[in-house]
Amino acid sequence: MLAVVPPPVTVRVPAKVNLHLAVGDARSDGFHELSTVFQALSLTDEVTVGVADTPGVEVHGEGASSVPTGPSNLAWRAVRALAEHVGRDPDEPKVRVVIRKAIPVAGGMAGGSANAAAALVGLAALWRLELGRDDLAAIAMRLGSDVPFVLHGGTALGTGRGERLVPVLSRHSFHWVLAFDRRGLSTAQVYQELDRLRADGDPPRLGSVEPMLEALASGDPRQLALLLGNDLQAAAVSLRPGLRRTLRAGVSAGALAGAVSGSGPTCAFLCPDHDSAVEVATELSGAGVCRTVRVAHGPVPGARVIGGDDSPRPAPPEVHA
Ligand SMILES: C[C@@](CO)(OP(=O)(O)O)[C@H](O)COP(=O)(O)OP(=O)(O)OC[C@H]1O[C@@H](n2ccc(N)nc2=O)[C@H](O)[C@@H]1O
Ligand SMILES: Nc1ncnc2c1ncn2[C@@H]1O[C@H](COP(=O)(O)OP(=O)(O)O)[C@@H](O)[C@H]1O
Repeated sequence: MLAVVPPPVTVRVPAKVNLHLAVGDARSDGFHELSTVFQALSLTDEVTVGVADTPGVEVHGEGASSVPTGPSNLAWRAVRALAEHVGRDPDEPKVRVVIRKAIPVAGGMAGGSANAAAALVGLAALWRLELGRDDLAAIAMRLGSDVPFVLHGGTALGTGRGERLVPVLSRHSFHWVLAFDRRGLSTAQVYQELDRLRADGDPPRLGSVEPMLEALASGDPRQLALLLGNDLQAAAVSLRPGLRRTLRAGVSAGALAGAVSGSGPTCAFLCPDHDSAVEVATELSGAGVCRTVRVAHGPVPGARVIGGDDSPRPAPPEVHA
């Protein structure tokens, strides 16, 4: 009898922005203790997982040429971790992973983490595993600090190294403009640069997260804009001084506020509504301060199966600089 080959599974997974990123001192394991508010955005990657004779990863789209396709690919590491978890041969998982990227690589928007989260959800569906979200979350946190959040989605408070999550009430949608830089930044180097800046002086640190949680519950983008903050921003700007100009240009173009997203170099600008976000994106793309501009909204759900290969794939609105 012929074995039935299950159809490939496609998963859509969001990028994230940190609305509040308070970084504590380095711990003995090298990670920094965080208090961060994540929001999942409508800028998404798609990851298809299918049974294959030639296992491996292929990557298409935004920044594809700088993403490894070997064993260090985060989606492939997720496939191996899940295979091991359920007792299948992690060296021969017999699956092919196709990644279509829209999230900038090494952009501070958790693109690699998103691909890992999507691969977990896709493979669990392909293999019809009886695993709950908690099982997947336990594997996710071993793959990277941001992986649990992009699996979860929405808006959440992250503590520990960012992997311990509590959902946060967020009323209404918020509208964002994202400015992609020409090259990425290494997350580890940005944390190191913050340690260096703190050893040399005492750069200001973010205060309590409570006012941010209140602003999210109110749903008022103007209140939220006053509170956007990121302790890694000074380090990202120190490594990439041109970001100062990008941040100024977004606010001059009409954004309520702007901040570096995570470890950067992507800059995220909060706008009052969708129409103003399109206007800000258009003006920013003409200012010559970044490579590409995108419009997005949040919060959106975490990694979700979207069906077979022929299901519709809305492209994110795009403005090229
Ligand atoms: C800065 C943040 C903010 O959400 O996001 P990105 O800007 O990378 O998207 C995260 O903390 C990044 O999370 P993620 O990209 O998953 O990092 P990991 O792979 O876990 O760690 C990469 C490196 O970053 C540093 N790191 C990461 C998390 C943390 N709490 N403290 C750290 O010092 C460590 O040097 C670690 O070796
Ligand atoms: N599937 C993947 N997608 C993107 N980057 C990946 C992937 N797998 C491994 N990487 C590597 O992970 C690093 C961090 O990428 P990414 O997660 O996009 O950035 P960030 O941590 O700034 O959000 C990059 O140097 C990239 O080469």
